[in-house]
Amino acid sequence: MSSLLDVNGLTMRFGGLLAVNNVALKLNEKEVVSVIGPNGAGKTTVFNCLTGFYKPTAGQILYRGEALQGLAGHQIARKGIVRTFQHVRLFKDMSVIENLLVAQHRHLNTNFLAGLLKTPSFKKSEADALAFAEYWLEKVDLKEFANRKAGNLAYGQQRRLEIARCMVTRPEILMLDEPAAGLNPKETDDLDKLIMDLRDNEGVSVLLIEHDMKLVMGISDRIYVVNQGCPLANGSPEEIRNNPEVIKAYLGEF
Ligand SMILES: Nc1ncnc2c1ncn2[C@@H]1O[C@H](COP(=O)(O)OP(=O)(O)OP(=O)(O)O)[C@@H](O)[C@H]1O
Repeated sequence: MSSLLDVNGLTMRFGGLLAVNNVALKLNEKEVVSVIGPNGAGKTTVFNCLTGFYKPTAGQILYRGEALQGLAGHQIARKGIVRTFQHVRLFKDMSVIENLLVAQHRHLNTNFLAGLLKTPSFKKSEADALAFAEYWLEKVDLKEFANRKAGNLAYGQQRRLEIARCMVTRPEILMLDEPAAGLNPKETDDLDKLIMDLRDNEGVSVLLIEHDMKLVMGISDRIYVVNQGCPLANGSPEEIRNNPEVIKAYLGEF
């Protein structure tokens, strides 16, 4: 299994607060890896460092051996690492399908003149983008809502649309920040299946922050536990479930 992401010594300081302290993490191809820990443990800060929203105070982030630390968010996204956020961030006044078309603008083989003249290559690239958007709408079970305003979808549907919007950019790594928060049991079950499908059939590696332990234990290949910014443990779901320190710091709460 080849390694996609190798993070070492990741540290993020906000003034006097050490939010992330010497965290190491590895993500291999076609893996689902979860980062868990109590509220305020530093999980989202780790995501923000990996995706270029924060410039880490120290540490190394290697993506296929290439250093990412210090790159801007859009540069990291272009390399194939995309994410969702704890709170839904869609273009709420656009339709569902438009959200997926806008996300693909970088893949459109176009320039201003080609668009103006509607050249054959422009039309082909537009048709491809539409077909790809439809493929992902089908996958996330939103095809019948293609023309609905994204802001008018139910919450669980908006969360699935966010995942589709990431996927139309053809990422290699998908990072999901608490995707099950606010979902009902059926929606969480659908999310569970979708994440496994991404890994098993779409060849994507998933890095997940999640508090829903049933979901985490069911789908993760490996789990990292952070506590007060520091790495506490890592291992298989079975190892984490039975780790006394993890139970004391976190799982005991459940
Ligand atoms: N931009 C910032 N400026 C100052 N402090 C911050 C900033 N971002 C995060 N923090 C602090 O860093 C710590 C870690 O926060 P973070 O959001 O990463 O935790 P988390 O594990 O994701 O928590 P949760 O599970 O509640 O989402 C917290 O004490 C938080 O207040």
